[in-house]
Amino acid sequence: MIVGVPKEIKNHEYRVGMVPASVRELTQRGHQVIVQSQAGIGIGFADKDYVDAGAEIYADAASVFAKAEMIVKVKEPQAVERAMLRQGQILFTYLHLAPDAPQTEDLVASGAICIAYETVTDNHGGLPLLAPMSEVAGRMSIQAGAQALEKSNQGRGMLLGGVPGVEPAKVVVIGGGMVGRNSALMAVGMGADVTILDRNVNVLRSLNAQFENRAKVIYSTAEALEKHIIEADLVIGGVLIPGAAAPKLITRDHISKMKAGAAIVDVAIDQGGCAETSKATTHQDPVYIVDDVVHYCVANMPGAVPRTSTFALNNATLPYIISLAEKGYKQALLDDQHLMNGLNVIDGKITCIEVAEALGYPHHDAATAVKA
Ligand SMILES: NC(=O)C1=CN([C@@H]2O[C@H](COP(=O)(O)OP(=O)(O)OC[C@H]3O[C@@H](n4cnc5c(N)ncnc54)[C@H](O)[C@@H]3O)[C@@H](O)[C@H]2O)C=CC1
Ligand SMILES: CC(=O)C(=O)O
Ligand SMILES: [Mg+2]
Repeated sequence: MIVGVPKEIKNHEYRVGMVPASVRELTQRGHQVIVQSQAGIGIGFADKDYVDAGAEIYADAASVFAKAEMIVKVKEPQAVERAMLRQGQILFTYLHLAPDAPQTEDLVASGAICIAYETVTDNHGGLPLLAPMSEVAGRMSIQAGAQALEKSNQGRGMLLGGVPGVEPAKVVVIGGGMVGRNSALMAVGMGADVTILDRNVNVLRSLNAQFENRAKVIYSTAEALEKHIIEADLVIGGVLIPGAAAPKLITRDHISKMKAGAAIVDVAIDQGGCAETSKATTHQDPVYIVDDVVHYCVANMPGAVPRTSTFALNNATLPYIISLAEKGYKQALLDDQHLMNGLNVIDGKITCIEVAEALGYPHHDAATAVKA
């Protein structure tokens, strides 16, 4: 198969779909890998490193898209990239379609086979291609939140851990999955007063076993959410209903009742955000204020630590990239129901039910659509 790796073009996005070591795994198996010039420069890989791994370097994205049978990326394709997709071409990347009608429309129109990292599943009820970036974003959320609380960013002017004789900040983590657990780990480590809310009792048990008395673990009801959000200095939004738009658990009313200078880091922004007041921001201009509450809503947080993130992402994606290249998409998907769950759009049909429901498209059975 001819596998193409374009350079990412989202704001301050320095990750890359494949590191040279992953390229070598494909070229050793007889596949052709074409990489856009400078695609890996943000994480310290020169074109020569890719050439040494057996790749060919193409000057621009247009030639990579024109030649490749499968495009491997990190972030959802931007409008100019969507325009380069074609019927029958495989796109393997994060998509986050439910809150993104224009992207969905373009992918449907393209006729491409669009497999989303974030809806690929595993045997343990997890999301193995989302998990590594959620670990990164969860850990980063506390760094971002600590900065948002600084006075120069219009925050309350609080240190997360306080100092002897002065109370620490109250950090409220909504959603105790990959993001939430990693976020709580950092917040506890910095000495903050941490509360985690989730509505899955098994998740609550496991969080309690991990954090013991270093974090409060609370069942997430509307009442509990309101109480803890209003009392918080920093709220981390880490909820997810896989494939679906994020539930708006932080309402406009909660925001108006929060303390002036409190902060929200809405990690779930890539699925539309879990605060009614959230709108996506960029690393260049990450925060804005609503009702005196600082909002950080960067949809590609791991892009800021691209070296850590690219390696972590590639460790997870490589087996699937190899499977798609070796078997072709039909066999790879039909052989592996977990990869099939990643299929969101094929030949103009939406096969992810949450996306179809969120955006009012008919839903098609994935296996039937693949066999067609
Ligand atoms: N902004 C960014 O750069 C990044 C964003 N993300 C996003 O972060 C979000 C969370 O991802 P993960 O932690 O991997 O998901 P996860 O599936 O591991 O955890 C989500 C948790 O939310 C809980 N939840 C669902 N509804 C809830 C409710 N009403 N109240 C409280 N908890 C609730 C679930 O029980 C689950 O434990 C996703 O939208 C993901 O795409 C992930 C990585 C980077
Ligand atoms: C998951 C995601 O949105 C990211 O890593 O950018
Ligand atoms: Mg207020």
